[in-house]
Amino acid sequence: MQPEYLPFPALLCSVLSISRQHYEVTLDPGRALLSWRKLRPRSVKGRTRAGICLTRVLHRARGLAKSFSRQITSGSVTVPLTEIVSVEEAEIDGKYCNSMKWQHMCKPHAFTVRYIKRMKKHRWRCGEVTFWCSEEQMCCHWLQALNDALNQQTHRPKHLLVYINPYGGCKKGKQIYEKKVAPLFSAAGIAADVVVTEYANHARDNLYDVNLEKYDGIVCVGGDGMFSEVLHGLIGRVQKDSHIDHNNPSACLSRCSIRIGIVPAGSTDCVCYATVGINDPVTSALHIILGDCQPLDVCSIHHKKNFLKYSVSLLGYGFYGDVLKGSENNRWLGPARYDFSGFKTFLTHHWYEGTVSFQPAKWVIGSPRDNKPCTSGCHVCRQSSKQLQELQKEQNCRFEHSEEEWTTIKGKFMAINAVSLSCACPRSPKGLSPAAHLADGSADLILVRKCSRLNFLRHLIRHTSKKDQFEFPFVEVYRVKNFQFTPKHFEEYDTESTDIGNVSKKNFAQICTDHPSCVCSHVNSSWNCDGETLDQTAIEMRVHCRLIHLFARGIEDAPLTDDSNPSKILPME
Ligand SMILES: Nc1ncnc2c1ncn2[C@@H]1O[C@H](COP(=O)(O)OP(=O)(O)OP(=O)(O)O)[C@@H](O)[C@H]1O
Ligand SMILES: CCCCCCCCCCCCC/C=C/[C@@H](O)[C@H](CO)NC(=O)CCCCC
Ligand SMILES: [Ca+2]
Repeated sequence: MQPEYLPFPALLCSVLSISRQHYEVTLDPGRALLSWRKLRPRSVKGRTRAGICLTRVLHRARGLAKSFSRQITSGSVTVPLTEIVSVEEAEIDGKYCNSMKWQHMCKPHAFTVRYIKRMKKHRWRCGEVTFWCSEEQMCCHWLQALNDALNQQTHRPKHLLVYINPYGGCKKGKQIYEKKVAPLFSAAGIAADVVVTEYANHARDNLYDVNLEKYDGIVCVGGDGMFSEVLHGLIGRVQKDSHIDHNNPSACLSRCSIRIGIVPAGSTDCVCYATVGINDPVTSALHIILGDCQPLDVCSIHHKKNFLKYSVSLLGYGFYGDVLKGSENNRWLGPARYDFSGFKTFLTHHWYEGTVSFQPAKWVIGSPRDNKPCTSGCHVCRQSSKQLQELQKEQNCRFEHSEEEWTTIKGKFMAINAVSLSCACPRSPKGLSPAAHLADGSADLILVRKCSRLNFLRHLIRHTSKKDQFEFPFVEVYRVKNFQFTPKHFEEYDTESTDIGNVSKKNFAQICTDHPSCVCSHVNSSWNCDGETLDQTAIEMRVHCRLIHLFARGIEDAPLTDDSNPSKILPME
């Protein structure tokens, strides 16, 4: 039996069954929606078999479009086609058939649709519904129509290159990928070439050689450090291919169009958390499958004319630099190494002297304390980056340090943090700068001046609550396009010498003579760049607007509550 069509083309509407109940199922490719709603038993007059399209039903179906604007109506479910994960012929096992007393359907024909179910706190899960048809032809027709609709979503990846760090976080990267991610990829028809890394920087180096044209995306399974490796490999590769010298701090870097997916399996997972809203491998896998795309700002860090690193999360001197240094010998503790070192660093309560100079990001329409966090499809990011693009067109992509005013601040700091995204993570769900934007071309520069231990604790504690962590006289925050930092005890010796090691030794020797009571290693802190220590303390940083793209969509606002979850309304198999 052929399913019938409504007068307007391509709308498919049939009566199918879900768990022995009749449903009116509609595929509306025009509106890109699949919906199903329960039929009252008496509306299926005299006929009980699934797959019968009644004229009365079709008349009623014409009115369906009106209810499409609502995501879920009582007893009905509507799923956007963009949120369908996979469609496949259902595997009906004999036992199930018998137990469900469906023997009268001599040969059951069914297909299963998996789709995104929103849970609490931005977590996504896969909902599953099996539609039963009375005839093979109808089942084939539905499968064909749904697969055609999915194939039209050309932004979905088909072939991925996956790097797994088996030692990140709790050392469960491989297990997480195999158990939670690979089955979803395979159900969604995604082919994956998997590389389990054998040493640090394996993924980075591999990205310089690999044929990227083969892939629609790169996935890294690990933490921020592993993501940073992939980021360096990809940005480095793209600059090399476009003959751009990354040692030039003013270079206009080439954007990377291939997307990166992060399956969180690290200790902080800040990049994943701040771009998805949660560090959950299944949620990340689902964002990858749907082919989400989130542009992301990247900061480049140089010492004089030498490229040091890129950063996307935290570039922190003082407190976070010391926490990282202190954690390095305790890697065996896994994620707890940061808490242990954080506590120790807090107790030692060091401050550091130096000079910070920066240029404000004048094009941005937001500000760090406007209480407007970056959300999915962010208007602030869109508008700000557009304005920046216009500005760059005028300047012909030149990056002139001297053109605009620099603000210079000399002082004693507990911490200097530059973040180009909020840095939300499980330890701090709103992050170091809750209103920082993922793709506005700016970074928030947070200066925490020397203060009492108690005040510093009050500031830190605010990272774990909804209160404003900048509301202290010793904390300042600026939205910047770049900044430079020179530690006080570097200035006099920061010559053109190429032998940095000698400069540093000379530097510390001088300091110790000047301040016999001080301990050398405490004069300067070090920079924590996305979880890695930089070799240099005197640095300059610059934001590159939307340099990379992630398989993410930013943090969605107002997630649906559990009550509106389709699984609660529908009887699922
Ligand atoms: N096979 C490997 N052996 C040793 N180190 C590796 C290997 N693969 C990757 N690495 C390195 O391990 C470091 C830490 O990895 P990762 O970021 O995954 O975990 P983490 O440090 O526990 O988490 P986070 O960065 O979120 O705090 C990275 O800098 C990465 O370069
Ligand atoms: C009394 C309670 C006070 C609690 C205060 C908690 C404040 C936590 C803010 C956390 C900000 C993390 C920023 C992200 C940094 C990552 O690039 C980096 C690599 O993964 N992680 C760390 O450096 C790890 C940094 C860990 C810091 C503890
Ligand atoms: Ca930004």
